[in-house]
Amino acid sequence: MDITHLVDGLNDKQKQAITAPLQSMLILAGAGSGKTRVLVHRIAWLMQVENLPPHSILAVTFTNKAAAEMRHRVEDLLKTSVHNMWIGTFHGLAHRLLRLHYADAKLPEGFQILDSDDQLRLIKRVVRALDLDEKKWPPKQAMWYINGKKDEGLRPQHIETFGNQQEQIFKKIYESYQETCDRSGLVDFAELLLRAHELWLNNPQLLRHYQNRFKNILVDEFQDTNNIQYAWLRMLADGDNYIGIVGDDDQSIYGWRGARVENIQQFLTDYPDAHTIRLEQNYRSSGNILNAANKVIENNSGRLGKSLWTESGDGEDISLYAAFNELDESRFVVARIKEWFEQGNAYSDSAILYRSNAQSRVLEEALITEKIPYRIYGGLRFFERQEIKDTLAYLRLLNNRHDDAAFERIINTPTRGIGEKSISQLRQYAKEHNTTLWQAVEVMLDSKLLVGRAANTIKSFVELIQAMEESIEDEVLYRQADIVIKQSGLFHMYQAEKGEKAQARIDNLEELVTACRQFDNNEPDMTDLSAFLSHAVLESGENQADQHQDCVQLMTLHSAKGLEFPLVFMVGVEEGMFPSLQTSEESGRMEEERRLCYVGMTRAMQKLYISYAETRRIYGKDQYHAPSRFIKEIPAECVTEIRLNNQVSRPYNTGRFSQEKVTETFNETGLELGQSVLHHKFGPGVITNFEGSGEQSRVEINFKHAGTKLLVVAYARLEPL
Ligand SMILES: Nc1ncnc2c1ncn2[C@@H]1O[C@H](COP(=O)(O)OP(=O)(O)OP(=O)(O)O)[C@@H](O)[C@H]1O
Ligand SMILES: [Mg+2]
Repeated sequence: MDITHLVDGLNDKQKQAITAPLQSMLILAGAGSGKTRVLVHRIAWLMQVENLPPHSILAVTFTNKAAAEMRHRVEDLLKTSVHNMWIGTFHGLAHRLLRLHYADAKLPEGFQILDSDDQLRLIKRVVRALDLDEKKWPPKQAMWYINGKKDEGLRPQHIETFGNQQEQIFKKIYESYQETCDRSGLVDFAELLLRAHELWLNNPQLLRHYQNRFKNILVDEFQDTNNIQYAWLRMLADGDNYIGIVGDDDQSIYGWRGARVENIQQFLTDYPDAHTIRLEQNYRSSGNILNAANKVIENNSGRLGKSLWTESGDGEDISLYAAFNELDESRFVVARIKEWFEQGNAYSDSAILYRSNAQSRVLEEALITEKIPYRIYGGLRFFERQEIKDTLAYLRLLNNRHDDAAFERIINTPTRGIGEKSISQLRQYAKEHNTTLWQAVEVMLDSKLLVGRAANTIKSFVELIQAMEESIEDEVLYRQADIVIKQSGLFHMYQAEKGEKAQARIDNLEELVTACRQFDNNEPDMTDLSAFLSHAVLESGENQADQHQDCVQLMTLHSAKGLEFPLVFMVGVEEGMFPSLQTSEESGRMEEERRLCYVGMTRAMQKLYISYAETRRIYGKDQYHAPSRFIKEIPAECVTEIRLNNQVSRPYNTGRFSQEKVTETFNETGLELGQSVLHHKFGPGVITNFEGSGEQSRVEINFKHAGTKLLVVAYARLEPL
């Protein structure tokens, strides 16, 4: 039996972990040290050398994609299929267990999973059925409460409210929601974990069966497990079997969702015989990148402490780009990607990482302009996001009352008590009389085909649209968007939801206003609103590269965990963006943001660009941000600062890096930032930005009377003033 390929080329520590006798262990190591790789090889070793059959191994990963990749890599090493090995996420594995033992778990055979949107809708119904005021008891908050309790393993009867009224009401909602779920055979995500835990708790024989079956349990990204997940593992790995966990305390980035990095220490207490192995050689990143990341993370306290080194040379410096604004930043990033591609590299070897989803919009537009294929990893493209589509639907209906799709989308969003029954009456009428839904509304209201409450609610919807039309009539495009977002109630609705996801939605709505402000209408025969709506439709759907196409990868820093790319851009590295505005020192969130920065930097293999914008337009307003504190934590010798020619003075110049390290590039237009120019149609203005290169060069000009416009230099016929 040839087993050399299982350890070939690996270092001693890695080999030690892979070839260890059957035992529990902890592999604690920094980013890029081969933790995931060791885990894969360990599985192959267990099968080939220890003769464990595939069904006796359980492997837990953080995403479904990571699970698929792990299976694939094990099969590659063993040259055989391991389809009956359990490899999956905690949720995936819990689901599998519950399907197999639905009766013991007290679930009906055909139980269904509720995704978070469905869950929220159900909670809303419950809140209403309990006669509670939705404003006072926002369903979204109730959802966070319920999921939080489930993650802690708590059922309503375990919750002690100590006379706290708020807690009592949330508890009541939890109770009533759970009854509804149980009656209808519905299981939400948090319930999957809790049920799977209770399944074993209440069925010791079944637990014993699985303890005997799974001789070895292996867990990747252990630092981001929460209470119930650890409790579940702890129960399973409490027999004549072993558990190996792999993690990095410096990469714990889901504390805001209940993950507990303390579980690593807890593990050492619970498994005193576990062997700890530290891997210290990094194989992913070049020296400068690694040193910089190490230095940044050193600013955190209470670390378990690791030192990482690499054999590969220093490599290229990290490039730091101080962009004039977010448009300049995207233009810069896209130009670098273009160069990279032209040098014979693949687009898919490059990634752009940002703190929040709303930041993708400007980048997407810059990529589309340059016809570069891209994919948003683990999320929707900007114009496909729910809140954006909601707002666009209002704008579409205002633009054209006969847009039935838009009508259907918003007739009851935010909820205004228009029931499904009334809507289907409208549909029926429209179908029979061959009219649009809006026409159906008008006729049915006029001829009293709708009466009572239904008539009233629909009438107030019509009035809302009419009022909005009046409000936006003489306004510029971005004000129109702003008014619609507010007057429709969408802003308020998302604001009331609370939580990280709701905040992302608000960010996106604000970004939509910015998009309108930057929009340049090149269709003289169309109003700005119609032109913008067409632009939005064209930008959604069409350009998303398919799975196999070579394309640039866009994602949040959170979704980049575990991945690696030769070329990485971290954008928007500014105070208020990253660390984000909501971060405070006290709550420990700042340290979590710093870990996120460490995760981001250590995704880069060959080249890392970090950029920040001195002004950033947020909700149509220019905001001035200082460079992130994380930039200042990077040692100067690892960084080269890149500047534009003709750059006007920089209010927030970091002043960190020596002048010799500044390279100069760009700008062949002969124009300068800050220069005053005259346009034959728009009059006088000041140049605020450049975009693109060669024939495509464009300038952003802030005109005295005509607002901000983006113009192609070749056609703009600008006269210097
Ligand atoms: N001994 C080795 N020789 C060469 N390359 C290696 C070796 N060990 C790991 N690698 C490579 O280094 C890179 C990082 O490995 P891996 O993804 O397993 O690290 P990790 O510790 O899991 O990182 P993260 O903390 O980001 O999840 C991968 O490309 C992997 O193939
Ligand atoms: Mg890994």
